[in-house]
Amino acid sequence: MSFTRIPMLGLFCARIGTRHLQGVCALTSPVRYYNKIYTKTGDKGTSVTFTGVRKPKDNAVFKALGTTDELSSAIGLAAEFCSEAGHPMEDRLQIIQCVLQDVGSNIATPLSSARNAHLQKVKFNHKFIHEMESWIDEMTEELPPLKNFILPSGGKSACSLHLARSICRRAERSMAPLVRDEEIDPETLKFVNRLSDFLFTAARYAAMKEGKEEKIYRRIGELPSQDDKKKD
Ligand SMILES: Nc1ncnc2c1ncn2[C@@H]1O[C@H](COP(=O)(O)OP(=O)(O)OP(=O)(O)O)[C@@H](O)[C@H]1O
Repeated sequence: MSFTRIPMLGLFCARIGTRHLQGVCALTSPVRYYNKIYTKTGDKGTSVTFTGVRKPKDNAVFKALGTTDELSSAIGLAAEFCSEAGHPMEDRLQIIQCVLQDVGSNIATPLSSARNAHLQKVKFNHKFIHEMESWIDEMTEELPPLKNFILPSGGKSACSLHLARSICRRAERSMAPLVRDEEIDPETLKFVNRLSDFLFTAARYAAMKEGKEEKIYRRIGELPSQDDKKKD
């Protein structure tokens, strides 16, 4: 494998994909080419931001970066389940993964150490949030109204979307301190907040399309007990 290797930025570019390679990395110099995926520079528990600042890996920046990465993986898995079940949701989920890469670029570029050249490369395009809202509205129109608290359920596509939704909320929590400290664009936080709504709606939509039952919350005393079941 051959990829663009940027000193100080680490493998972030290679890992976050071609959009970033074309955007951020192509204009960063000096550029060298390596064949190895590892540099060993992170072996002592620190890594670098796109702005070249070395921080511990448990710093808020890498926590948020890692959580958005985890979220994208969960969405990828959900997209596979959706595709197997024949839902036309795969393309949208892939677009969302691309936008998440842009969110990652923004997180990797803390404003306190960013120069103008960095900022231009990682500027977050918030217009996509409106498009995602229209996707939510479109699905909601087809869904039966929500009358009960739904448990994550309704088939593999739905459950994987619920899992992605819950990781999305963790990503939101991990990004909140960075927004509060004015280190990242607040629109990225708005995006992940809306994304959890999208994932919730998409989960319900997938369950409906597959004809799978969404389980609802009941107080423990209202559930049939094992003894009741035996009597039946
Ligand atoms: N544990 C982590 N969680 C989240 N983000 C990380 C983590 N480790 C590194 N990063 C970020 O992802 C980028 C790519 O990760 P990579 O594993 O290449 O970094 P590294 O550990 O510093 O270097 P190397 O793995 O080559 O020793 C880093 O430049 C950093 O921005």
